Amino acid sequence: MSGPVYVAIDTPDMERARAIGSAVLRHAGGLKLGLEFFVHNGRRGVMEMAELGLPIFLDLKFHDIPNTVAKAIHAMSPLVPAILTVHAGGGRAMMEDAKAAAPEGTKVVGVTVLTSLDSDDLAAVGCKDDQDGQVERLARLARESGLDGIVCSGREVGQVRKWWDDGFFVVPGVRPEGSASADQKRVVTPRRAMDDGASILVIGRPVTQAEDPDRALREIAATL
Ligand SMILES: O=C(O)c1cc(=O)[nH]c(=O)n1[C@@H]1O[C@H](COP(=O)(O)O)[C@@H](O)[C@H]1O
Repeated sequence: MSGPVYVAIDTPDMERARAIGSAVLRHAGGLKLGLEFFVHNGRRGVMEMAELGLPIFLDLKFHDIPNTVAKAIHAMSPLVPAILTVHAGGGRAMMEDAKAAAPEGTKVVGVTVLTSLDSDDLAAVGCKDDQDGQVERLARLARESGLDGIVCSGREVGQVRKWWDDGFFVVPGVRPEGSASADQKRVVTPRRAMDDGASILVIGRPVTQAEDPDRALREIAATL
């Protein structure tokens, strides 16, 4: 294991997941398994990926009433992921109960504003703040609720790092110069995200869809 990049293994196909995981083994900091992978492959799939030996970030973005989220986290506890996610918009009680239900050694981080959203999208769901204001609000709530950190874009991580020294900040939506943003709207380069205070980066398609994923990862690492 090395470096701050968690590779997002966004595929339902176990064979492909294993192949990408094996390819990036030497230069990834960990593997991120999300809904697409989990819905198809479940706990058994997560355990199989963990056998590759890298830390696992289990990104199921829980967002429900406190009891349901706590029970779901309790049920996934035997997997002991290095990191798991809840939506900070689920509120204080949900985040407090999520943290209390998580195993020791698992970092619980709160997703603030998805990197696929911009100010217009926030306005459309009734949010009066822009993304900076909303990330700030949810980051403070996450900290007060006892979470280990947040997920935000590289555009906001610097502002939160200023007042949350020991926070664990996950930054997805990062793109090397010249690579396609696809559905991501608040994008920065890996270098900028790290310089501004990211703890880890989550990178999917720029690595997983490259002809040589390990090489793509090494090229990103060389910019950091
Ligand atoms: O929680 C996440 O990991 C996450 C939060 C967020 O705001 N935006 C975001 O893109 N992600 C995840 O980060 C990964 C980004 O993938 P790429 O856009 O392919 O690099 C995906 O697995 C997303 O689920």
